Amino acid sequence: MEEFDKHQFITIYLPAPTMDDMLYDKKKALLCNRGLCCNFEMAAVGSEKSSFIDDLLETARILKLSETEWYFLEDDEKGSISPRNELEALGMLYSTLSGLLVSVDCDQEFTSLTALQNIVTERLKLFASTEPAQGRDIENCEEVEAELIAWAVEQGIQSKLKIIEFEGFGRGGAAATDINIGDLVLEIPVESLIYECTALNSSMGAVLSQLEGLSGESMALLWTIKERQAQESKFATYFVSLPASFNTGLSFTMEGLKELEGALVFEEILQAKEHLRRQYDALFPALIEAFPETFPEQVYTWENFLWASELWYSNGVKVGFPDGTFKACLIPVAGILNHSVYPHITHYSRIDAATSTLKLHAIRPCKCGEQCFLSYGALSSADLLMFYGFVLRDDNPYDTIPIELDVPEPSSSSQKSELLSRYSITSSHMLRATWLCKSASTKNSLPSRLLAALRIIFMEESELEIFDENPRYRMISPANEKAVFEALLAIVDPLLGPFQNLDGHDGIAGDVDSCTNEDWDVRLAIHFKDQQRRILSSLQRSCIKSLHE
Ligand SMILES: C[S@@+](CC[C@H](N)C(=O)[O-])C[C@H]1O[C@@H](n2cnc3c(N)ncnc32)[C@H](O)[C@@H]1O
Repeated sequence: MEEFDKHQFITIYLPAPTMDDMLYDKKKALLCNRGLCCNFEMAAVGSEKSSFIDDLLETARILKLSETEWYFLEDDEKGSISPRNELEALGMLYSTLSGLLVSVDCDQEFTSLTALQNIVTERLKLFASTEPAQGRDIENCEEVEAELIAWAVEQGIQSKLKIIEFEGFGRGGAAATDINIGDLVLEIPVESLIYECTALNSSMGAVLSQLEGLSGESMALLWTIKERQAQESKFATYFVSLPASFNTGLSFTMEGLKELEGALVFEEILQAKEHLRRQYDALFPALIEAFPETFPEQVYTWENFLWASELWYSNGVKVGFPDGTFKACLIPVAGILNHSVYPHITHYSRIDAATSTLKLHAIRPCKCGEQCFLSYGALSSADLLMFYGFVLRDDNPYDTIPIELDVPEPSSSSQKSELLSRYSITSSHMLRATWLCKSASTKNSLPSRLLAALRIIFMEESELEIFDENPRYRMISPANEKAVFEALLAIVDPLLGPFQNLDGHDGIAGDVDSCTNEDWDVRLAIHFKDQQRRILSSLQRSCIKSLHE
């Protein structure tokens, strides 16, 4: 170890935005406006570690922003931006500090960096859902699941998970031992993944490869339908472990759909069902007639096609391969992991070229016996309902409502055009529940980028000449403000319509308790509607309040 100089500084570099980042300019501007940089110097002795971590975290949050998070971020918001962002930012700090810890050669630096890392670890431990019923173990592993685990061991799959039934989640993965940050939770050899190469290397491969215009994903789907029936398949145990039916949006009955009538997701489900049917009709019976041995008629039924499509919808994951491509894969054992906004595993990442395995590491600790969650992505409730057939019990922080504004065409002479371009006003905007806004400076918790756009759109000629301030946090005139909130209300009211009870009250829509198991889609639709109504009602209240101020 080097001799220690008590005036020594430790430099910590966070990875600055790079040009290939779609948000490069926005992140640079935010860092600059907030007086933040990516290089930090900390006195090795005597510095206050917790506030130093706060400074690092503020930068890391900006570096990890997504487009949607950027849109909603207000100038005075300094804390956690979203669970996704916070976890990514803390993960960035943890891995940066881990990298430094292996390279320092001075005891004092090592001690200081370890103290910093311990604070990050504590914050990651605190990062958890407030959902009370999460991870309740109600039943031990059944025979089918025990066989899946034994099969996985034979395939060389390494796992720190056991399969358990969790109330409200179906089966899930529970930590078989205490899992710490950075631990390898699952390691799966590439040969145990199911993807286009699995299909191409099978006995169907020769036929599949000569079918023009068939995507790799479709090849894998067609292979799945047949392989599921093959008792001698290497994946037979995996297929036996899968549910006999999936309850995604594709399986919604007329009763379930009726509950969603008028909502955007209703159209999306109808379109997805029609698209899938068209896909099936384009392939069958043509393939059965052309290649009866490869595509037996009794196997390639619409029901089996639908089952396989729902399997890929709800279990398929994009994985990066060493050749730089991303391919949709089914991942035995990992497919048992349920989704959470507060996940333990966030990235499937890439196949490790050195080991030819897919490695899933924990980004936060998971105690032995607790449910280990995966993030399926920052998905809205509509996407969760459609592709996975569930909605979150708690509010979903990723529920946003896209809206389009009528922005005047640019004309070189107009002052309004000049203002629209100065403030980068576009027609695409978003709304979300007002309770997600933590800013004190926005008008009734509505997104200031949206308010700025509407304020400029509704500006009168006379106002254009006198107004010269950023309209995000400043009203232009009482008349303009009235026009803005009337326009917003005219957007929100029709969206709320399909979710409102006949009596117009805010309570639960419909009677969930009277639903049976067969009514899973009706129950799901009622929960979905209830959540959407709460979000839209919060926006409606905010507009009305603003109009009366
Ligand atoms: C990849 S599988 C996970 C394993 C699944 N629970 C099982 O029993 O096979 C995805 C499915 O799990 C269920 N699921 C995942 N996350 C959930 C959650 N947070 N709440 C309720 N159900 C969930 C949904 O049925 C979803 O379609």
